[in-house]
Amino acid sequence: MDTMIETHGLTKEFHTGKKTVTAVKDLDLHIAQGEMVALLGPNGAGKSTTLRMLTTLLAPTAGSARVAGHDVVTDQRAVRRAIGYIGQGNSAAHTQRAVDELVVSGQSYGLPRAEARARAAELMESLGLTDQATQKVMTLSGGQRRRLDIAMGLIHAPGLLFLDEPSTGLDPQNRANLQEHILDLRRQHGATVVLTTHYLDEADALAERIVVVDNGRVVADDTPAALKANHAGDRIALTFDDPTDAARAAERAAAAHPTAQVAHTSRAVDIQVAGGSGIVASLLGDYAQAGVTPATVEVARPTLDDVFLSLTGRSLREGKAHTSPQSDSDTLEEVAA
Ligand SMILES: Nc1ncnc2c1ncn2[C@@H]1O[C@H](COP(=O)(O)OP(=O)(O)OP(=O)(O)O)[C@@H](O)[C@H]1O
Repeated sequence: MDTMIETHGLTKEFHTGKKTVTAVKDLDLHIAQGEMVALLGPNGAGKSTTLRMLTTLLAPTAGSARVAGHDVVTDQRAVRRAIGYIGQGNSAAHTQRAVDELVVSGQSYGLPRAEARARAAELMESLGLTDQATQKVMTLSGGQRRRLDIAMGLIHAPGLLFLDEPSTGLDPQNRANLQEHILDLRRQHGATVVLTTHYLDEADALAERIVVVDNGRVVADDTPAALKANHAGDRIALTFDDPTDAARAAERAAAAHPTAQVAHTSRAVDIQVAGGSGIVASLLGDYAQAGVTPATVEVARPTLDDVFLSLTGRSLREGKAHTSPQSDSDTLEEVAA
């Protein structure tokens, strides 16, 4: 498979006053044509900064990156022509009509006006925006606006699409619609897609490969299934009416499964162990023989949050509030102008 993105030691430092923040540290990334990859990590992990370097919006402090065969520092124009970028906001002129916004965007990528109009109509149709075509951008709902962002990123049918937090600000229904659109568009155009997210379900639903980032570094890089299999076990949750039973159940589980992580409170026992679903029957058999009686038993597959916890010792959900000081209104057009 052809290489779409390749980075070596890609690093970005920000200097604010006397403080230096290393947002991305020594990133080595290889993404092949047609891959669908999610950069997953908490707020401040360095996901947006990575995307902004790959899309030429930010110059790296060190290291190198080639995107669609072009160097992001020495060949910015070629990179920009080859990619679509959907940032965390856009700089759409709020008083423009949605369709005009799209056509102008297409023209800025070098499409002739007639082709830009045809492509805009096609995208608005496929993204459910036809009824909003002549509405001013400022009157669109958040979800419609986000879909217009997506259309703007796709107007020139890029072979490589970057999406920074594509679902942020969308309600669950629109989030599901957007995910469908991303999958559909990829199926139709066979594009390579790189997205950032801190929504675990989104990474799980969309990505074939997840690059887990924390503090500017890659801490894991694998398929969602392999990450879960290798970095977290199934979870067996038991409750008990009798606290003595809970204590004995925890003891017996730990003795029978030394690699399991066993936690217990007075009436609940939580066991995390690889292949947990396969050992439930024997565990319950052992409890029955020992006269230990659970009130309820639940078995759950590990989530990506369990993976993140096991890799970093922290939960993704503990992510600090969004504090990135960068502008949310960058677009490629803006920087290219
Ligand atoms: N322009 C900037 N100046 C100074 N520090 C910055 C700048 N942009 C980002 N940072 C810092 O770099 C680190 C990484 O930020 P980045 O926005 O890449 O994280 P992220 O993983 O995309 O987070 P989020 O999920 O909140 O978007 C953070 O500590 C952030 O505060």
